Amino acid sequence: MAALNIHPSINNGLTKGDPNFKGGKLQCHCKSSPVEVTLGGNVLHNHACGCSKCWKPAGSLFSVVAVIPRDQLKVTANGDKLKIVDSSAVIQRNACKDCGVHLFGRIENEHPFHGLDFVHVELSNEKGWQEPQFAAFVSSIIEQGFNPARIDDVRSKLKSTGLETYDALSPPLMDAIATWTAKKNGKLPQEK
Ligand SMILES: N[C@@H](CCC(=O)N[C@@H](CS)C(=O)NCC(=O)O)C(=O)O
Ligand SMILES: [Zn+2]
Ligand SMILES: [Zn+2]
Repeated sequence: MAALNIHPSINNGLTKGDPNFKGGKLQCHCKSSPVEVTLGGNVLHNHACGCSKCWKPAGSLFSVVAVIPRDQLKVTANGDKLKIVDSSAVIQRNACKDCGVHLFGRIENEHPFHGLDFVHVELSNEKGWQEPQFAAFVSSIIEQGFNPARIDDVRSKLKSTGLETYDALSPPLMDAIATWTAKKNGKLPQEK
């Protein structure tokens, strides 16, 4: 049976991040004039995502995606090559129109994650980025044609790498979204 390609930064075990890491540059896959994004700090909530919308390297079942405050992200070269993949999505994913790599995703509407940009640290040559913390939207890979009979192999491989598996985001992030929604709807006090 073919080995599972979860993601290059997960397949052979995780590389722990550096708590003092100060950020670095991401580049798309173009050989000439790559789009460059500079991040002014380390990322947060790095995770594997199996959903159909997050950018995955060729052949991988999962994306690895993290967030960073939007004021810490600057497009520093060849930003004219960026285009929004799907302007109707909550996350406006900005991709290189030549190589297809997603450089950053931004939320412009009212949303619990407004102010955070979504990025893929594998696009950086620097070392020290936070390692993946969990695996989200695992069942979504079936929607993209993955054999459901092998999904337990995927979950086992993720768990043996140290990544808990979920079919939405992790419980703390889902709780944060629910808390934001309750405050917005007046079901919880605004200030708490
Ligand atoms: N099963 C769906 C899940 C899509 C989904 O909900 N993705 C999550 C995780 S990235 C999300 O927050 N999407 C918002 C967006 O893509 O704008 C799929 O695979 O397309
Ligand atoms: Zn490119
Ligand atoms: Zn996703």
